[in-house]
Amino acid sequence: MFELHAVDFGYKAQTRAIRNVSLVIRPGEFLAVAGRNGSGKTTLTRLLMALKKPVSGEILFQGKNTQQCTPADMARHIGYVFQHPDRQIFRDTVRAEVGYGPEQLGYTPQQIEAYVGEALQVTGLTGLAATHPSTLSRGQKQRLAIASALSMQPGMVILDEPTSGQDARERRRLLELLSRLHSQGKTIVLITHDMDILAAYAQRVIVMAQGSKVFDGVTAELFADDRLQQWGLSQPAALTISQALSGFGIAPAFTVSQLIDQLGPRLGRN
Ligand SMILES: Nc1ncnc2c1ncn2[C@@H]1O[C@H](COP(=O)(O)OP(=O)(O)OP(=O)(O)O)[C@@H](O)[C@H]1O
Repeated sequence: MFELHAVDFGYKAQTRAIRNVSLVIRPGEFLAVAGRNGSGKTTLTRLLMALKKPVSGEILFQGKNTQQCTPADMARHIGYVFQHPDRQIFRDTVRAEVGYGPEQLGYTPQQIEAYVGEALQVTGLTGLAATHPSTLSRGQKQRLAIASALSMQPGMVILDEPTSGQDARERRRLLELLSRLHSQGKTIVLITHDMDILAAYAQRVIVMAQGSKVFDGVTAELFADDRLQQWGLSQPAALTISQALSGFGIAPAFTVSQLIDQLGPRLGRN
């Protein structure tokens, strides 16, 4: 889907926010992007959306160099959910907000109605369609931003820290939604600091440090890497607990459900 070749980018002439990054994003992947604050994660996704253009190197989207693409071209294929959903919400009702994207793309009124209805339904917002977005909770606003992205029928969704500031219930709901979208074939790129989310959902992880890609691999390899702390990351809680219980015959578990699967039978549960 995407190929990045030796991409460099700087907001200012002398400094580099992205340094020599090469990577491939394949259709249908669930890819997480992690790293310290300021390591270049958001900038990388802005480059994917053609909101910024490489200073050197190239980005190919479905074989086409994004130097020739506008953000509007990319929005036909990729839904982008910003870190602060408030900043991308500006219409008077939830339904109108979700309809904005497909209207801009020139879909027919029947198509718009169908796409908006489906996006509201998938995100659990149908009952709030006539509500003013300003009255929604943070989690609902985040789902509204996702619905607005989905109504444009993208093959890929990029989300920047979508679970930050949400309560446990909203967080779980959002992650179940992402999981469902992934199982329906959408490519998901998720920026997250949360190692439990990363362990449970991502198939592959990219770690950024000072603008460079310093790791690209599966989660099990990431958590076994000695440089984890150096990159500002930690193990998921389930792994720490399972390692502490290794003397009791518990194998390393990356997610809470893997840990429960091992502990359950020992505690007399199935
Ligand atoms: N609009 C901007 N103008 C100038 N410099 C910027 C701008 N946005 C980001 N930067 C700088 O680019 C570098 C990478 O920032 P970026 O926001 O991509 O990092 P990040 O990993 O997404 O951080 P966070 O986790 O805090 O969102 C940082 O040094 C940051 O200060």
